[in-house]
Amino acid sequence: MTTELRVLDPNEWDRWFAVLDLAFGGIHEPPDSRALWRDLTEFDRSLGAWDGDLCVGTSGAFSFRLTVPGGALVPAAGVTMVSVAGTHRRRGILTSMMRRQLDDVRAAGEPVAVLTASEPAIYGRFGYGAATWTERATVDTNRVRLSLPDGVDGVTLRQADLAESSAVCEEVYARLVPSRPGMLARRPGWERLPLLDPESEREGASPRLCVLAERGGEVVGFTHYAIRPNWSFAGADGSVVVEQVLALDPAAEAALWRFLCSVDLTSTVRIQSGPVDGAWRHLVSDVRRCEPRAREALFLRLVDVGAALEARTYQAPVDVVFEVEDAFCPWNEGRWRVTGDAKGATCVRTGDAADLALSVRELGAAYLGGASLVSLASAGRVRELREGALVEASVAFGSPVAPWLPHGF
Ligand SMILES: CC(=O)SCCNC(=O)CCNC(=O)[C@H](O)C(C)(C)COP(=O)(O)OP(=O)(O)OC[C@H]1O[C@@H](n2cnc3c(N)ncnc32)[C@H](O)[C@@H]1OP(=O)(O)O
Repeated sequence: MTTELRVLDPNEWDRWFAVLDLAFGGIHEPPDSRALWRDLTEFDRSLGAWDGDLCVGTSGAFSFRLTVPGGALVPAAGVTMVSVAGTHRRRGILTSMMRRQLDDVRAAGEPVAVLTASEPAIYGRFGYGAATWTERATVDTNRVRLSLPDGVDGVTLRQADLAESSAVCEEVYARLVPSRPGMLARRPGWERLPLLDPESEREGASPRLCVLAERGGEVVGFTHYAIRPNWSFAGADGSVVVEQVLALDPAAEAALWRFLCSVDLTSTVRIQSGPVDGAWRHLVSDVRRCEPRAREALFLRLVDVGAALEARTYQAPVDVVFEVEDAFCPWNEGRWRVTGDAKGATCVRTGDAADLALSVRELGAAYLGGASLVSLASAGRVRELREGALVEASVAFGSPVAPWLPHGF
């Protein structure tokens, strides 16, 4: 095959993006969404696969900073816009793009790469592990009651225009970034992302709405949501579709949930995406009736095992030697000693005997604290070579806050 990989020329973006559009079903992105993705495209980090004059493959990367346990922001390549033309699939084009991209990420000095996958089966072979989880739930507000913490009545709610409130919502988002592993510091331009609200994705719901939570004139939280009206012979039976609830303190969070659960003419609150440790679980009287269900969300790959493991802190003192297998990025292979605690860590190559053996994919799954090493070991994905090392490392790698990313990219 004569496919050539080359860095994207801005003049070729339309043809390049058309391949991506088609690979995702050929429902063209609306103009504002297209314009945003074009503006956000980092051309020097985007690759096209070309068969003569024909673009047959696309991939890109955003220069992100990712929160890791302990609160540090680590440079991370946000892998995106991956597609291969249907006429050229299963000939190794994706593999060649991943090869080139991971070499480039390494050269750029980014210790990790992250992505949200269209299908979870694609990226494990390239060393990505499922590192964060996202939760959905449906609250039957006719049956489920909320028990609210003190201070809720001190929070004022205000309906706000989505675009006009963008800056204050971004401020809330930015203040929350260090507090939750998996969140990404948004660079200029990304504030337009929450404003994208294509009609094709609304499924009968209203345009996206915004309510701000304020205390003493300061915005302390917000929700982005929509109303999906429904009328039957028996009356109103609408839903509140919750895109996001982000708040700086428990009273603000509870005030927003109280609002969402009491919108007139609705009887259901559909939570579209939240962390698996979301506050709402403890506010509701009957969590089982809300049928929470989780799935993997952000996949993470350690591109530089040493730098990545040094960048985070550890829940408990740890001194453990990993034997890492990494066929796709062999520079990571071998034994690494991680020594650290809640203040900091070192991670160096060692000739000492290994305590735990695993592949880089499992290390990626455990890196933000989203999957425990004990749990991965129970599936045979981590092998304990020194008794006691598994629990020691598993506790240390945990995170008191479940990793989560409130948006895709
Ligand atoms: C971060 C993001 O942007 S995620 C978006 C990914 N893109 C899409 O889902 C759009 C629709 N799909 C596509 O464009 C393509 O099918 C791709 C990009 C998923 C795969 O591209 P291809 O060039 O066909 O992949 P390639 O030939 O390199 O396959 C490599 C291996 O992955 C496997 N593979 C590829 N796609 C899939 C898949 N969807 N599910 C399971 N395995 C897959 C192949 O079978 C092959 O396995 P092997 O090494 O054991 O033979």
